[in-house]
Amino acid sequence: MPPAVAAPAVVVANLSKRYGRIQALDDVSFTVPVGSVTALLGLNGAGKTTLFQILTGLFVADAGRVSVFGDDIASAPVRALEHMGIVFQQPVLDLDLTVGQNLGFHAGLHGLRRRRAADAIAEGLGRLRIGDLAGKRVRDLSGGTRRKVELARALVTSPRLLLLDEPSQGLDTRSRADLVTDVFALAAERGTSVLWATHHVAEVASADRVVVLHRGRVAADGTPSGLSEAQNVDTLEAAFLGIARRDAMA
Ligand SMILES: Nc1ncnc2c1ncn2[C@@H]1O[C@H](COP(=O)(O)OP(=O)(O)OP(=O)(O)O)[C@@H](O)[C@H]1O
Repeated sequence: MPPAVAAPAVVVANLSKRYGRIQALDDVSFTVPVGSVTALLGLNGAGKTTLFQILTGLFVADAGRVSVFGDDIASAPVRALEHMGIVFQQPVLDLDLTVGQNLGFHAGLHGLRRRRAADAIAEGLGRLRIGDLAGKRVRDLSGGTRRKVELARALVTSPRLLLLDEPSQGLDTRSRADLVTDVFALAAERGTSVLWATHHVAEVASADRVVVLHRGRVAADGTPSGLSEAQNVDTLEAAFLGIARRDAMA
């Protein structure tokens, strides 16, 4: 018998979603290999958030399917969601609670026992160099530090898959660079699979794979160097703009 092949971290197969007349996703298919950092690059309105809403079970697709480590989001949502840590585009922290209370609440929702939750929270905050902020109210933190707390929150459950929906929204250059360093280090050290939606190409220039979403369709899928070579340009940024321009004229 051939050896069992591990399921990819994410399989998106022929996914479509329409809002009235707007076709937000149109037959979208791609995979996120286990242990990879996969970027989902798209300009405003490309369909990234819609895709994340389906991936996280908030919206139901009109057609197609999504599985996470082999668990189908429609038929086995609890198991599929258990694998994920999510940083949403919009902040989800309670500003009037402390960092520790926010993370503790999240751990409780996921059924972590007190001891394990305390260890996971300390580990996550320490990894992001904000271990001394557990007792601080979120309202008193800078935007960059709040985003670190959002990331630490997503890590509390030790997810095998990290979903990042434009996580650097509103951050300055330094905070954005810190976020990029932290996520890539995490993926390398823990083997965490990452799907990172953004329109800031520089953030994901070192990604293992890049899926370009344009007007709800997959316009390109490959390695950063493969995409640049195919477009006959030197950088991922130039390749992305070339693909977006080409598809806008099609
Ligand atoms: N709830 C909704 N009702 C109607 N149209 C919507 C809704 N949500 C998104 N859309 C439309 O669907 C398309 C895809 O939007 P979506 O927010 O998924 O893209 P995006 O790539 O995340 O964009 P951005 O980078 O601006 O957040 C856009 O044309 C948008 O206007």
